[in-house]
Order: sequence, then C-alpha cells, then structure tokens
Amino acid sequence: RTCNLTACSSKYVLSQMHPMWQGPLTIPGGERQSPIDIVVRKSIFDSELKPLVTDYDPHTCQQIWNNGYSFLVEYDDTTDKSTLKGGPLQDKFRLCQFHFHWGESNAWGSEHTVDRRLFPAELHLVHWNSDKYSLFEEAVMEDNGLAVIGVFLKVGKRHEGLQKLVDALPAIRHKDSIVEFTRFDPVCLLPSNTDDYWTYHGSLTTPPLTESVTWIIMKQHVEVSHDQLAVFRSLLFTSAEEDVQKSMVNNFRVQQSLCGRTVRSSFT
Ligand SMILES: NS(=O)(=O)c1ccc(NCc2ccco2)c([N+](=O)[O-])c1
Ligand SMILES: [Zn+2]
Repeated sequence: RTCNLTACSSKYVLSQMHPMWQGPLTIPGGERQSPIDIVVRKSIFDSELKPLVTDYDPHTCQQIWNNGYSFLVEYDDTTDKSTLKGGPLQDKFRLCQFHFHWGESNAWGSEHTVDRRLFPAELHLVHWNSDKYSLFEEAVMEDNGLAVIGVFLKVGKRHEGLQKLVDALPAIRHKDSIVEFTRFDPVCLLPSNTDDYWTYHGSLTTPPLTESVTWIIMKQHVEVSHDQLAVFRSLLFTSAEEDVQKSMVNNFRVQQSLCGRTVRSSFT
C-alpha cells in the first residue's frame, strides 16, 4: 500500500517544478515520507529519549558546493571524527554534510512545520550509521541508516558563526561550483538547547526519497539576519552555461502524510 502523498497548498507545489522532481517518482513503500507537519499536541513524550551527544571535529570540514538544489558543506567521513550519538539513536552516526532549505520570502521555506507554522529556512545536518555500515551510499538504503538533525531558522539577529559560510556563497553561485571550505564547526549552528526535540522515522526529502532517516527536529530555533538569508537567495539553481538563470529559492518538498506514524518528544 503506498500512502496517498497529499500535496498541501499550491505554493508548495511551485518548488516541485525543479528538474530534480521530473520523471517517475516511484517511492519505496511511501508510508514513511518526509517532511511532515509536527502536531505538538499529538506528539508522545518518551522518557527513554536521551540528550543528543554531538562530537564534531572542525578539521574534517572539506568543501562547500552548489549541487543545483541547495548548497552543501561536506565533511571527511572516512573516520569517526565528527559523530552524533544519544538522543533516539542506538548506534554512532558519522557527520557527512549539512545543507539548508529556504523560501523566496521569509514567510515560508522550511520543510517541516510545527502546528503548521512555517519558518523561513531549515538546516539539515546529515549523519550515517557507521556502527552498521561502511559507506553513506550503503546506509542511505537502510531503515536505520541515516540520522538528520533539523534546525529551524528565524529572521532576527545576525548569526556570527554563519557569516563565514555566507561569505563563501558568492563563489558557488552556479550549479556544480565548489570551493575549499575548512575549519568550520557546525556545532555553532545548533540551538543552545539541544535536549528538547521531536523525533520520527522518515525519508530523504529529495530523490531517492529513501525511507532511511531517523529525523531529530530541534524545538528551539536559531536566528539569522535578513541579509544573511538574502545571500542564500542569491544562489542559482542553474549552471554558468545555461541561458536562463534561476534563483535558488523554495527548495523544499511538499509535506507528506503521517500515515499513522508517531512523533515522539524528548520534553513535556
Ligand atoms: N533533505 S535531506 O536531508 O533529506 C537529504 C536529501 C537527499 C540527500 N542525498 C541525495 C542522495 C543521492 C544519493 C543518495 O542520497 C541527502 N544527503 O545526501 O545527505 C539529504
Ligand atoms: Zn535537507
């Protein structure tokens, strides 16, 4: 049975115009797709959920690049130097990259929502299960293969830690551009309180949409300035050779049905 993948309001559908979404999207099972709306009053407090334990080594940061849908900061994941454990996880997970999703305006842009509340952007820190698998490409196909931390961004004061990343963006304006990017500790992008989160079993939010993700969505958001977010929007979906340049905005997926899943909370 594939769950009916409901589309939400029309504005979500816009972001499905991107070439990435063309062609047959046979979704494996389709009963644990992401993103979703987190209905707070329906989430279940689970006292077994532990605090998150992140241990990131900024020296594993390697490059930043525009993949034509977002921009990714990639880490050397050939050893257990930058790891995530605890929270809902039984195993140790290795950080491989982080990226963002955002809107053309501050009114929307996040992939997940909380009681239908939209945020202007959402950060995803992607980790794979290095206790059970030896490569990301292997883990991405397995139920317990990935763990992604989601952090909501709100427009407010300037985020000093983010500025180093914002300053690198003009160099990767076009699809497939890449520059060296080192000594960046992503812990600065996490909220001060990482003990309060929601967690549920879901999928990648872009193809191959594999249902291999334990999502860990932070309750507390982080603030970035309007100008910092405007630089995200100066990126392009298109490569330098293409005639028509398209702004990289609204790179989020339509919200998916819960299909009977439970969202657990680590807090009451
Ligand atoms: N928005 S997300 O965090 O769910 C997400 C989506 C796609 C991919 N990757 C797409 C992909 C291609 C082959 C295997 O994987 C990743 N990731 O790689 O971290 C993360
Ligand atoms: Zn993402």
